[in-house]
Amino acid sequence: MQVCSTTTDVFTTPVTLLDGLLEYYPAAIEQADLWQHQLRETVPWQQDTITIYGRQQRIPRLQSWHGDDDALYQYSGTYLIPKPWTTELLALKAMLPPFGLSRCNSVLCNLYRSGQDSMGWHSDDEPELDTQSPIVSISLGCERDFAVRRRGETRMHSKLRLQHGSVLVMQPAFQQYWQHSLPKRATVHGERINLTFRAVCNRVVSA
Ligand SMILES: O=C(O)CCC(=O)C(=O)O
Ligand SMILES: [Fe+2]
Repeated sequence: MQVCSTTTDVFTTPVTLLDGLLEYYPAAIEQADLWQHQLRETVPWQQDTITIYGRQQRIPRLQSWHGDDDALYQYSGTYLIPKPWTTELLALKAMLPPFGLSRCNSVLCNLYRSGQDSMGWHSDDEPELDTQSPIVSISLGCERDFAVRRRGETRMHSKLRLQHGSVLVMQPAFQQYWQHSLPKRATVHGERINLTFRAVCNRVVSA
């Protein structure tokens, strides 16, 4: 596992991007190495299957969905039933109100095993997401590019290097106008963990 340097600055001034739709705090999480190690050990990582154009495919990363019992979420054709909060995920969730997320009831954990793991273009605009709350994304481990493009366009607009211990706040309107992805990177050999904390409306969605 790559060891990255940690910082003691909890809040640095955020970098504001795309007219405030993204806020980036490069060094927001103290003891990032420790969090990365603990999450690697305690989250029940698994390689899930999604349905794309009617075909089942294994996703190119490991993931785990955690949250309150009623935080059901449909993600790329799969109903994710939340697993219970772990001690570490609850502790990280408690850090989120200063970033504007006070009603968080779920988190999607992703483990990119190397630069060969990735996430394709998408917006997190599922109807069950609370449109008043941002999504707060914590990155731990190897730096990866977060690519952004306008909805309806195929060309990448810009990219942001997400650092170890950083927090990226995605305002709701970001999902409305932009898509994002985590492209493969041949030069990255180490692991990265990403946690996206979300507010899901508490209702059961029928299949
Ligand atoms: O890994 C990342 O930084 C992005 C993850 C993401 O977009 C998602 O979980 O919806
Ligand atoms: Fe996303």
